[in-house]
Amino acid sequence: MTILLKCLSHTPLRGLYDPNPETAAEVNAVLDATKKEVEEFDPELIVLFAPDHYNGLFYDLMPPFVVATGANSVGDYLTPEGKLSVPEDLALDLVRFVHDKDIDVALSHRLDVDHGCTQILMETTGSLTRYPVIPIIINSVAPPFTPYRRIRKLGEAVGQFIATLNKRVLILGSGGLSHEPPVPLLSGAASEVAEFLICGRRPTPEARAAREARTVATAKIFGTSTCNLTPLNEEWDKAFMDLLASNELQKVDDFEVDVISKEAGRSTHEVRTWVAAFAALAAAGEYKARQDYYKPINEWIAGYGVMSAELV
Ligand SMILES: O=C(O)CCc1cccc(O)c1O
Ligand SMILES: [Fe+2]
Repeated sequence: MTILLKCLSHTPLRGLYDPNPETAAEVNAVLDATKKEVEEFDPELIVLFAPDHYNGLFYDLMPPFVVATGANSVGDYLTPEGKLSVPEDLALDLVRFVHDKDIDVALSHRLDVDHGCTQILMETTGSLTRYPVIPIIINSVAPPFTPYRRIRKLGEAVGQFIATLNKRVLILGSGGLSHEPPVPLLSGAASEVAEFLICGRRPTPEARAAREARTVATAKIFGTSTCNLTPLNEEWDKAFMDLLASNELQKVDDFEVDVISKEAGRSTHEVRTWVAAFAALAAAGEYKARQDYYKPINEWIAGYGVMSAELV
């Protein structure tokens, strides 16, 4: 077994509303290098921890964790539509293994996935289908959330499964770091908004376009005094990346959901995917990590970071 880990922020605004050309070029260079590294590693399997943003999962049935044994990209923002190459039998083996380690996960044989899952696949592999991929969706956007210690345990169990495989495995974590995009909350929502959050699958093209236009409109004012969303938090992001790099993963057990939401923004919880990814790697052995990039980018509504890690 050989493992390569990559954790990347995602932002559907990349290509739709970009920062200054120097920053965009820096990120392009980091992502090009990441893709090259993945190509050289030549994974036989990708295990992808990702969030969903009310495209596949809604409050009519909102699971903490879902393993997809089949997945379909909805094609939101600039991502392509279509099936992912999910190895069904291996994904089922993973579900059985993880259950046996006392971690209950939901299962979907046909899960709709969004940019949270697909942007990182496109950026690191250039395609939705190039390599077999098992998506594991961690609820990071629709509160209430399971505690961070459960995410660490989930990652640990998945890592123990990976360690039983005689394969080169790429572990991906997608999302974060600090950010608060204009995603509605169910609590206190107007009735049409609540209806969408509970059961808004497969919106009309017009509804999707309106949602994407709202995100771009917010990006144009994000970080200014006219925007009432929680600003990016560079200090929080750096401390989080330092925690991951210094092999102190168990410290996430003290993370408090509401405190993080207030300090760094409600969607910062997408870092749960990074916690799971690093916990999976740590379960396979001692690791060394590298921070490839970080910049708070208001135009993208993202504390934008990239980290890599491998076993020592
Ligand atoms: O849910 C949506 O439509 C917008 C999501 C979104 C916006 C900005 C940065 C992100 O990382 C992100 O996920
Ligand atoms: Fe997101």
